[in-house]
Amino acid sequence: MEEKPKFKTVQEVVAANEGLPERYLQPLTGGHEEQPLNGPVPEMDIPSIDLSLLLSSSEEGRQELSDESWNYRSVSRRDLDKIYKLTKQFFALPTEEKQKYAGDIGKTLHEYTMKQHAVIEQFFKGMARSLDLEDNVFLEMHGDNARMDTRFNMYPPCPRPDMVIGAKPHGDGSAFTLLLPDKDVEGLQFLKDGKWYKAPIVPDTILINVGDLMEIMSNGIYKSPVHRVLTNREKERISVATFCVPSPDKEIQPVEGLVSDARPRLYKTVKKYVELYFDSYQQGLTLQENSGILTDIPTENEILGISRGISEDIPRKP
Ligand SMILES: O=C(O)CCC(=O)C(=O)O
Ligand SMILES: [Fe+2]
Repeated sequence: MEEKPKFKTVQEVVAANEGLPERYLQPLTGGHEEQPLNGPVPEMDIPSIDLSLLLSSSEEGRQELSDESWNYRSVSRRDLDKIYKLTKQFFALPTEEKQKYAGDIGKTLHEYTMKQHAVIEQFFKGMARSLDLEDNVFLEMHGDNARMDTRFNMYPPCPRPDMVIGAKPHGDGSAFTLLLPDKDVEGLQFLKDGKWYKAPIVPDTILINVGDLMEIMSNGIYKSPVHRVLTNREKERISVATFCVPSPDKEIQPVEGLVSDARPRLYKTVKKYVELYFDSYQQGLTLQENSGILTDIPTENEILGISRGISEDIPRKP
């Protein structure tokens, strides 16, 4: 069998000290030339949610809160610190050691994931309630075998933050993403109305990002924002992203209560969206080119909307 070419990890590239590989240099496209990668950007106003309030808004949530074991099940500052420390330790290891270390990581990660799970469930319900829908509509569509995939990101210091991007613009292929951005180093930016804004560092918080699948289920009412990550000349940056992914057998589509004559259905039914998503991401294709998830023949704006991760209002069909 033919062996796939093995690329060095970014960390290995840095360690080899062979200079910046040509393929990392980014041509700036997409009309954002007026906001260069390392230029100043305004700060994004991200609403913060007190999860205990969200929980106490439902009968079940109130019961959970009054339950003494809740403290052990909700994500605490200590849990977050543990994850940060683990991530730093992990990336400090040589490649072969990283593989051996996976067992330790597995246990801590499992605990963290289980705690996040409770948060996410309430979040799904809260979002349904906010749209006057029955609490479980999104959860049911998402399915019982939903997965939570965690990715550890590490962006080493980069000599050309003006030319090299940490993560290219994308919307997440999840229903939600729970993100633990670096505690000290900025870099995450969101696209809003065609302009980039930086996400501020807020200590002891998890950033909850709406993904493409929530956008589809809510028929475009909740948007999956496009975001990117910059590199930093002096400092390394880490982040931990947990993606909530539906059961692979589940069909995801706009929920019934959100489709009407006034708001026609905007998205096709998708299944195993994450696979489609990664295929397009790797090939540098837009999701629209790869899967055509909008209904009918999309207008130019709709294509733009979907390829950018759907952050702008999608115009309705006449
Ligand atoms: O590093 C970050 O802050 C964001 C990472 C991200 O967008 C992702 O992993 O999908
Ligand atoms: Fe992302």
